[in-house]
Amino acid sequence: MNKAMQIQVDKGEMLPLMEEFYTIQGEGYYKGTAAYFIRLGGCDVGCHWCDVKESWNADLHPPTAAKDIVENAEKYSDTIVVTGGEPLMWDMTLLTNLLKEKQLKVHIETSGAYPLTGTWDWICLSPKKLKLPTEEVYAKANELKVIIYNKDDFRFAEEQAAKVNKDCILYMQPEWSKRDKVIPEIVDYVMKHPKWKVSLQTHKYLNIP
Ligand SMILES: C[S@@+](CC[C@H](N)C(=O)[O-])C[C@H]1O[C@@H](n2cnc3c(N)ncnc32)[C@H](O)[C@@H]1O
Ligand SMILES: Nc1nc2[nH]cc(C(=O)O)c2c(=O)[nH]1
Ligand code: SF4
Ligand SMILES: [Mg+2]
Repeated sequence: MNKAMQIQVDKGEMLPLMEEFYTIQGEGYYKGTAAYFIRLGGCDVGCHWCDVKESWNADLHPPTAAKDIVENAEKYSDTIVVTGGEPLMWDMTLLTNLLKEKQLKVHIETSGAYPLTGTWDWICLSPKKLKLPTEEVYAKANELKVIIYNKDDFRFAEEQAAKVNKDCILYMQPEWSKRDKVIPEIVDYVMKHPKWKVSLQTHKYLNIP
């Protein structure tokens, strides 16, 4: 990347765009709601079960002007989900300001491992043991979505639930490859601890992006 472009990336004027698509939010509180997804490249958290490993290397995804991303996105939906990769690796201030100027509802999917930038209508925090969230994102998260891969993830889920704000909605979501094993365990856990809700990756059952 040349120096001029690097400066624009540092300011959030350009962002490594991996893909964008209009679909149905498959997970969490807004499951079932049509939304336009903006997937940004770059993540160094390293979840071994990550379902978008192609996103990790930001250099593989072309720096794209935030203004152009927004002008395109507004044609599709009034709800925009920014995901990745880890979107908070980048300065989200300009992107979210431009989306809000168009009166769009702006949601984020994040591990919370980087400083919280941008103005959000909905923050989905999906914390990871390998790189824990910042204090600020625990205070501002609207939903906590813990991925359950093994038994220790129930302990981790409770530890993370103790850190979020009191209005935060709590979800356990099965790791996709382990779903047959962990779904019965999650069902049992949620019935015993009803402050939790189940979240499924419903888009994968619907065969949509
Ligand atoms: C690909 S991540 C991108 C956003 C951000 N890096 C994060 O992890 O929240 C989007 C969502 O998918 C979840 N996810 C990723 N791989 C998964 C898998 N194999 N099974 C279930 N959920 C998964 C993440 O925990 C996160 O909630
Ligand atoms: N339909 C659909 N819903 C989603 N919710 C969160 C996703 C993500 O990868 O961030 C996702 C995704 O990739 N597709
Ligand atoms: S933090 Fe998100 S994008 Fe990064 S590896 Fe984990 S699930 Fe994948
Ligand atoms: Mg996904």
